[in-house]
Amino acid sequence: MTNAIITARGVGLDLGGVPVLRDVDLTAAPGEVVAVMGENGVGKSTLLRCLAGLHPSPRGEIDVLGGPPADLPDFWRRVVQAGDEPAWYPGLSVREHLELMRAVQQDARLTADEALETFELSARADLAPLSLSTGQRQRLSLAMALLRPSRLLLLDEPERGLDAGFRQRLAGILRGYAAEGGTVVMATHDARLAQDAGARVITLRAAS
Ligand SMILES: Nc1ncnc2c1ncn2[C@@H]1O[C@H](COP(=O)(O)OP(=O)(O)OP(=O)(O)O)[C@@H](O)[C@H]1O
Repeated sequence: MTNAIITARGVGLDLGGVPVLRDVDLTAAPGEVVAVMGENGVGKSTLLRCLAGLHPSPRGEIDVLGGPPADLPDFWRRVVQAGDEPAWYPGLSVREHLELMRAVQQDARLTADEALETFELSARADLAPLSLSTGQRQRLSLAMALLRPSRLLLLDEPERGLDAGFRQRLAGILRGYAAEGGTVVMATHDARLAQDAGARVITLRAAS
Protein backbone atom coordinates (compact mmCIF):
# COMPACT_ATOMS: atom_id res chain seq x y z
CA MET A 1 0.00 0.00 0.00
CA THR A 2 1.91 3.06 -1.19
CA ASN A 3 -0.18 5.79 0.43
CA ALA A 4 -0.70 3.96 3.72
CA ILE A 5 -1.30 6.01 6.84
CA ILE A 6 -0.30 3.02 8.96
CA THR A 7 1.98 0.16 8.07
CA ALA A 8 2.63 -2.23 10.93
CA ARG A 9 4.39 -5.51 10.26
CA GLY A 10 5.38 -8.29 12.60
CA VAL A 11 4.55 -6.26 15.69
CA GLY A 12 5.33 -7.99 18.97
CA LEU A 13 5.33 -6.90 22.57
CA ASP A 14 5.85 -8.58 25.93
CA LEU A 15 4.42 -7.02 29.08
CA GLY A 16 5.51 -8.23 32.50
CA GLY A 17 7.46 -10.99 30.76
CA VAL A 18 4.35 -12.30 29.00
CA PRO A 19 3.84 -12.08 25.23
CA VAL A 20 0.82 -9.85 24.54
CA LEU A 21 1.27 -9.19 20.82
CA ARG A 22 2.98 -11.59 18.43
CA ASP A 23 3.60 -10.99 14.75
CA VAL A 24 0.67 -8.61 14.21
CA ASP A 25 0.25 -6.95 10.81
CA LEU A 26 -2.02 -3.96 10.21
CA THR A 27 -2.25 -1.47 7.39
CA ALA A 28 -4.66 1.43 6.99
CA ALA A 29 -5.11 3.84 4.11
CA PRO A 30 -6.62 7.33 3.92
CA GLY A 31 -10.40 7.12 3.90
CA GLU A 32 -10.44 3.75 5.63
CA VAL A 33 -12.05 2.56 8.86
CA VAL A 34 -10.34 -0.46 10.44
CA ALA A 35 -11.92 -2.33 13.34
CA VAL A 36 -9.60 -4.38 15.55
CA MET A 37 -11.66 -7.11 17.20
CA GLY A 38 -11.02 -10.12 19.41
CA GLU A 39 -11.54 -11.51 22.88
CA ASN A 40 -10.89 -9.64 26.12
CA GLY A 41 -7.18 -9.44 26.82
CA VAL A 42 -6.07 -10.34 23.30
CA GLY A 43 -4.13 -7.08 22.98
CA LYS A 44 -6.37 -4.61 21.11
CA SER A 45 -5.68 -1.66 23.43
CA THR A 46 -2.01 -2.58 23.55
CA LEU A 47 -1.84 -2.55 19.74
CA LEU A 48 -3.48 0.88 19.63
CA ARG A 49 -0.97 2.14 22.18
CA CYS A 50 1.86 0.79 20.02
CA LEU A 51 0.42 2.65 17.01
CA ALA A 52 0.36 5.79 19.18
CA GLY A 53 4.00 5.36 20.17
CA LEU A 54 3.08 4.87 23.81
CA HIS A 55 4.93 1.58 24.29
CA PRO A 56 8.71 1.82 24.08
CA SER A 57 10.34 -0.42 21.49
CA PRO A 58 7.78 -2.96 20.34
CA ARG A 59 9.24 -5.57 17.98
CA GLY A 60 8.63 -5.32 14.26
CA GLU A 61 8.05 -2.32 12.02
CA ILE A 62 5.53 0.44 12.75
CA ASP A 63 5.16 3.41 10.44
CA VAL A 64 2.44 6.00 11.10
CA LEU A 65 2.08 9.03 8.83
CA GLY A 66 5.50 8.55 7.32
CA GLY A 67 7.61 7.61 10.31
CA PRO A 68 7.73 5.76 13.57
CA PRO A 69 5.02 6.95 15.97
CA ALA A 70 6.40 9.35 18.54
CA ASP A 71 4.84 10.78 21.67
CA LEU A 72 5.62 14.31 20.48
CA PRO A 73 3.47 17.42 19.78
CA ASP A 74 3.88 17.20 15.99
CA PHE A 75 2.54 13.63 16.04
CA TRP A 76 -0.41 14.52 18.26
CA ARG A 77 -1.37 17.42 15.97
CA ARG A 78 -2.23 14.80 13.34
CA VAL A 79 -3.33 11.89 15.49
CA VAL A 80 -6.19 11.82 18.00
CA GLN A 81 -6.44 9.03 20.53
CA ALA A 82 -9.60 8.48 22.57
CA GLY A 83 -9.98 5.68 25.06
CA ASP A 84 -10.17 6.10 28.80
CA GLU A 85 -12.32 8.95 30.05
CA PRO A 86 -10.30 12.17 30.08
CA ALA A 87 -9.90 14.35 33.16
CA TRP A 88 -12.52 17.09 33.14
CA TYR A 89 -11.75 20.65 34.19
CA PRO A 90 -13.52 21.56 37.43
CA GLY A 91 -15.80 24.58 36.99
CA LEU A 92 -16.10 24.28 33.20
CA SER A 93 -19.37 23.28 31.56
CA VAL A 94 -19.80 20.87 28.65
CA ARG A 95 -19.90 23.81 26.20
CA GLU A 96 -16.85 25.41 27.81
CA HIS A 97 -14.87 22.18 27.41
CA LEU A 98 -15.66 22.23 23.70
CA GLU A 99 -14.84 25.93 23.43
CA LEU A 100 -11.56 25.37 25.28
CA MET A 101 -10.62 22.63 22.84
CA ARG A 102 -11.44 24.96 19.92
CA ALA A 103 -9.40 27.76 21.47
CA VAL A 104 -6.22 25.68 21.49
CA GLN A 105 -6.73 24.22 17.99
CA GLN A 106 -6.23 25.79 14.63
CA ASP A 107 -8.82 24.69 12.07
CA ALA A 108 -11.14 22.85 14.45
CA ARG A 109 -13.45 20.54 12.49
CA LEU A 110 -16.61 21.60 14.35
CA THR A 111 -17.95 24.64 16.17
CA ALA A 112 -19.04 24.07 19.75
CA ASP A 113 -22.68 24.24 18.63
CA GLU A 114 -22.09 21.72 15.84
CA ALA A 115 -20.36 19.38 18.27
CA LEU A 116 -23.20 19.72 20.79
CA GLU A 117 -25.75 18.96 18.09
CA THR A 118 -23.82 16.10 16.46
CA PHE A 119 -23.20 14.41 19.81
CA GLU A 120 -26.73 15.15 21.11
CA LEU A 121 -25.54 17.24 24.03
CA SER A 122 -27.26 20.58 23.30
CA ALA A 123 -29.68 20.16 26.21
CA ARG A 124 -26.74 19.42 28.54
CA ALA A 125 -24.44 22.21 27.36
CA ASP A 126 -24.46 24.15 30.64
CA LEU A 127 -23.92 21.18 32.96
CA ALA A 128 -20.57 20.07 34.35
CA PRO A 129 -19.31 16.88 32.65
CA LEU A 130 -19.48 15.00 35.94
CA SER A 131 -23.24 15.72 36.03
CA LEU A 132 -23.68 13.78 32.79
CA SER A 133 -24.58 10.12 32.52
CA THR A 134 -21.88 7.63 31.54
CA GLY A 135 -23.01 7.53 27.92
CA GLN A 136 -23.33 11.32 27.76
CA ARG A 137 -19.77 11.69 29.07
CA GLN A 138 -18.58 9.24 26.42
CA ARG A 139 -20.34 11.36 23.79
CA LEU A 140 -18.51 14.43 25.14
CA SER A 141 -15.17 12.56 24.99
CA LEU A 142 -15.87 11.66 21.37
CA ALA A 143 -17.01 15.21 20.58
CA MET A 144 -13.70 16.54 21.95
CA ALA A 145 -11.83 14.01 19.80
CA LEU A 146 -13.78 14.69 16.61
CA LEU A 147 -13.59 18.45 17.04
CA ARG A 148 -9.80 18.40 16.67
CA PRO A 149 -8.33 18.50 13.16
CA SER A 150 -6.56 15.19 12.52
CA ARG A 151 -5.68 12.60 9.92
CA LEU A 152 -5.89 9.54 12.14
CA LEU A 153 -8.31 8.60 14.90
CA LEU A 154 -7.26 5.83 17.29
CA LEU A 155 -10.38 4.88 19.25
CA ASP A 156 -10.46 2.32 22.03
CA GLU A 157 -13.96 0.89 22.39
CA PRO A 158 -15.75 4.08 21.31
CA GLU A 159 -19.07 2.27 21.85
CA ARG A 160 -18.50 2.13 25.61
CA GLY A 161 -21.62 3.32 27.43
CA LEU A 162 -23.47 4.29 24.26
CA ASP A 163 -27.04 3.16 23.53
CA ALA A 164 -27.88 1.38 20.29
CA GLY A 165 -29.27 4.50 18.63
CA PHE A 166 -26.19 6.56 19.30
CA ARG A 167 -23.88 3.72 18.22
CA GLN A 168 -25.57 3.90 14.85
CA ARG A 169 -25.06 7.65 14.79
CA LEU A 170 -21.41 7.15 15.73
CA ALA A 171 -21.01 4.78 12.79
CA GLY A 172 -22.22 7.58 10.52
CA ILE A 173 -19.86 10.08 12.14
CA LEU A 174 -16.89 7.74 11.57
CA ARG A 175 -17.95 7.09 7.97
CA GLY A 176 -18.12 10.86 7.46
CA TYR A 177 -14.62 11.33 8.93
CA ALA A 178 -13.29 8.66 6.57
CA ALA A 179 -15.16 10.14 3.61
CA GLU A 180 -13.20 13.36 4.22
CA GLY A 181 -9.98 11.35 3.82
CA GLY A 182 -9.32 10.57 7.48
CA THR A 183 -8.35 7.14 8.79
CA VAL A 184 -9.97 5.46 11.78
CA VAL A 185 -8.52 2.51 13.69
CA MET A 186 -10.80 1.39 16.49
CA ALA A 187 -10.72 -1.45 18.97
CA THR A 188 -14.29 -2.61 19.38
CA HIS A 189 -16.48 -5.44 20.61
CA ASP A 190 -19.43 -4.22 18.53
CA ALA A 191 -19.57 -6.02 15.18
CA ARG A 192 -22.63 -4.01 14.20
CA LEU A 193 -20.79 -0.72 14.80
CA ALA A 194 -17.89 -2.02 12.69
CA GLN A 195 -20.24 -3.00 9.89
CA ASP A 196 -22.28 0.21 9.98
CA ALA A 197 -19.07 2.26 9.95
CA GLY A 198 -17.96 0.37 6.82
CA ALA A 199 -14.94 -1.00 8.64
CA ARG A 200 -12.47 -3.61 7.50
CA VAL A 201 -12.20 -6.04 10.41
CA ILE A 202 -8.90 -7.40 11.74
CA THR A 203 -9.32 -10.11 14.37
CA LEU A 204 -6.48 -10.46 16.87
CA ARG A 205 -5.59 -13.87 18.28
CA ALA A 206 -4.00 -14.56 21.63
CA ALA A 207 -0.19 -14.37 21.53
CA SER A 208 0.31 -17.15 24.08
N1 LIG B 1 1.35 -3.12 32.10
C1 LIG B 1 1.04 -4.40 31.92
N2 LIG B 1 1.76 -5.39 32.51
C2 LIG B 1 1.45 -6.68 32.31
N3 LIG B 1 0.44 -7.09 31.52
C3 LIG B 1 -0.29 -6.16 30.90
C4 LIG B 1 -0.03 -4.77 31.06
N4 LIG B 1 -0.93 -4.08 30.32
C5 LIG B 1 -1.71 -5.01 29.72
N5 LIG B 1 -1.33 -6.24 30.08
C6 LIG B 1 -1.93 -7.50 29.63
O1 LIG B 1 -1.94 -7.48 28.23
C7 LIG B 1 -3.07 -8.19 27.75
C8 LIG B 1 -3.76 -7.36 26.68
O2 LIG B 1 -4.41 -6.25 27.29
P1 LIG B 1 -5.27 -5.25 26.40
O3 LIG B 1 -5.82 -4.22 27.32
O4 LIG B 1 -4.46 -4.79 25.25
O5 LIG B 1 -6.42 -6.23 25.87
P2 LIG B 1 -7.73 -5.90 25.05
O6 LIG B 1 -7.75 -6.84 23.88
O7 LIG B 1 -7.80 -4.45 24.74
O8 LIG B 1 -8.84 -6.33 26.08
P3 LIG B 1 -10.35 -5.85 26.35
O9 LIG B 1 -11.20 -6.41 25.26
O10 LIG B 1 -10.66 -6.49 27.67
O11 LIG B 1 -10.34 -4.35 26.42
C9 LIG B 1 -3.93 -8.52 28.95
O12 LIG B 1 -3.77 -9.88 29.26
C10 LIG B 1 -3.37 -7.63 30.05
O13 LIG B 1 -3.47 -8.25 31.30
